[in-house]
Amino acid sequence: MASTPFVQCEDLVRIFSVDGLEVQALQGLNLRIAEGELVAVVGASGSGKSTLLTILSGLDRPTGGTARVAGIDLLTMGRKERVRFQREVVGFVWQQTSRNLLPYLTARENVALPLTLAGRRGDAAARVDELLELLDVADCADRLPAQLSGGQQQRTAIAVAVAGSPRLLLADEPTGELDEAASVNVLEAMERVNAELGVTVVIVTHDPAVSEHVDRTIQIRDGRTSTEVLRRTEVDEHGAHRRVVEEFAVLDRVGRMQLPETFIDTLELKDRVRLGLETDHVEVFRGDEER
Ligand SMILES: Nc1ncnc2c1ncn2[C@@H]1O[C@H](COP(=O)(O)OP(=O)(O)OP(=O)(O)O)[C@@H](O)[C@H]1O
Repeated sequence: MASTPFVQCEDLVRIFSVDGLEVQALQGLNLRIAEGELVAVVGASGSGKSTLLTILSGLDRPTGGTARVAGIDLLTMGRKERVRFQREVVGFVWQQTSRNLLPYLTARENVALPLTLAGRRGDAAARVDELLELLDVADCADRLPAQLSGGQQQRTAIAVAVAGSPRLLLADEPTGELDEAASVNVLEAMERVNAELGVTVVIVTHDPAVSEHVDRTIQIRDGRTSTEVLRRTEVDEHGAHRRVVEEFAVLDRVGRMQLPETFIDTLELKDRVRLGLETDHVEVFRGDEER
């Protein structure tokens, strides 16, 4: 990965104060995403996924740490810069299908709106048709959102979100209200947008099935990135394609890391583990095992 990642969070902290009580939604989160990646952020309810996304979208400001997108410092950016950031750098798709589209405009008019607002009326028609085609909703172009299925609404919402050519597309549970078949269509649409428009995509979800559609799955636990699963395709010497799945963990600055839950469960690791240092790797044994 390049030395300055496209999305970079270091020790990111977000504390909410509610009635004098503090809630630590993010507790020192580390995250690096390269331009052009398609990434899923998964985690249980309350783990801090939405908080992270609202910070990356410029809607919320972190309490501490570092957060940068496309070289822009999200902690220090001023009001004007924030407006420009939201208009030009990021696009957003929400879980609630009704929140993404204006109900009294057709699908085509919804997609055209960001272009008209940006003063790009000239090339709008061709771009709108191209996006409706890419998102597989060209046949619904003249329908109102209420006349579309949930999946068609979400795919139209993706077209709206990328109409202004953002560099980063953020999606918060975009398949949360959809059945399995419609979810797959929406995730495939995300893959096309990523591959064909080159937009970096971050999908936040509690649904582990999303992992099948992305290059990298980042797991958040208690407001921290814990483990990552990287999927890539390798071609062997006979030209055969093979899916390779690798697990990674974030090692923080003081050397702490979190083992994947599956590793802990499989070996029944608990309380205390025994470590061994080898020349090129570290071994982890059950603490009660004899040497
Ligand atoms: N505006 C807020 N005020 C106070 N607490 C908040 C606020 N937003 C989030 N929190 C708290 O921060 C923590 C993380 O919330 P967040 O919504 O980021 O989690 P999540 O992983 O997206 O959960 P879900 O999958 O349920 O949406 C939770 O404990 C939540 O109650």
